[in-house]
Amino acid sequence: MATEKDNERSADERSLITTEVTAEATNRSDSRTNSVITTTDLDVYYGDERALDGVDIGIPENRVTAIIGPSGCGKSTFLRCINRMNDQIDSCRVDGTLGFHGKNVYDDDVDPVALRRKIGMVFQKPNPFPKSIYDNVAYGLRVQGLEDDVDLDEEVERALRGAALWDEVNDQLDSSGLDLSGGQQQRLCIARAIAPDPEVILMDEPTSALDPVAASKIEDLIDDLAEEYTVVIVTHNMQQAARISDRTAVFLTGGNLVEYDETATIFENPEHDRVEDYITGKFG
Ligand SMILES: Nc1ncnc2c1ncn2[C@@H]1O[C@H](COP(=O)(O)OP(=O)(O)OP(=O)(O)O)[C@@H](O)[C@H]1O
Repeated sequence: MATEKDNERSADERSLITTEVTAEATNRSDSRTNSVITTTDLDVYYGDERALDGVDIGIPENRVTAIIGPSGCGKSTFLRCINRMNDQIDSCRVDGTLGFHGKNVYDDDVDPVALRRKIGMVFQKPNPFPKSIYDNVAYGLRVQGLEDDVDLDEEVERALRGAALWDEVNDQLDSSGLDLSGGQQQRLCIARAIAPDPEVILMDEPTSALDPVAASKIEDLIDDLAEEYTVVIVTHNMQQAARISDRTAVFLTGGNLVEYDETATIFENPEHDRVEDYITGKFG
C-alpha cells in the first residue's frame, strides 16, 4: 500500500530506488512463518555506551533475514546477542528480552554452550582451526559432547555436503583446513557450524573477505541452507541483501532498528526517508 510519503515522491525518485538495488524474489516468497527469534525492547550497552536501543524484532523460521546499516550502528552487536557471544565481552550488558522459541536466552538457566549448538555462527574472515578438514568439521560435534552418539564419518560428510564442499575435498579430509582457498575455508567454517545440526545460522559479513566468484558460491549456498535453517546475515553489501534475503532489517546510527520488512519493500518502497537515503547511497 502506498504511504503518504510515497505519494509525495516523484516518479524519478521512485525509479532511482528501484534501479539502484532491485530485490530479487527468493523462491521463499511467503515470509509469514513463525518467528524463531523474538526480541522485546532489547538494549545493549558496552560500559555506559548504548549500542542497541529498544530493538523489537521477530525473525522468521527457515528464511534469510539480512541486517544492514552503516558502520557502527550495532549490526554485529545484534547478531552476537542472539547466541550470547557477547557474554565474552566483560563490559557488555543486555537489557530486555531475546526469545528463542519463546524462551529468553538471557535467563539464568540457559546454558550458552547448548544455545550455540542450536544457534551457530560464521564470521567475516574464514577462521578454520589449524587442524585437518575432518577435524574442523568434527570439532563442533566433539565440543558438544556428541562424538559418541553419532557416526562421526557420516556426520562430517553430511556437513561437508551441506556446505557444498564435499565434492572438492572428499579425497583430502586429512589435509589441513588452512591449505584450502579462502572461499573453501569459509564453506569449511559453514560445515563446522552446521555439523551439530543447529536451527539458526548467524553470519557476520561472510563474503566480505572473498573474491566475487567465491562470494557468489556462498550466496548460492545460503539460498540452499534456508531450506533447512533460519539464516540471519549481516552484510554491508546491499545488492547481496537484496539478492538473497526474504526480510531486511535496517539499523541506523544509535543502534535503532528503523525499519524491518519484506526485502522487496525495503528496497523498492521503504517507509522512512532515512532508510531510503541509506539504501540509495546518500549516506553510510
Ligand atoms: N567490544 C566492544 N567494546 C566496546 N564497544 C564496542 C565493542 N564492540 C562494538 N562496540 C561499539 O558498539 C557500537 C556498535 O558496534 P558494532 O560492531 O555492533 O556495529 P556494526 O554495525 O556491526 O559496525 P561495522 O559495520 O563497522 O562492523 C559501536 O559504537 C562500537 O564502537
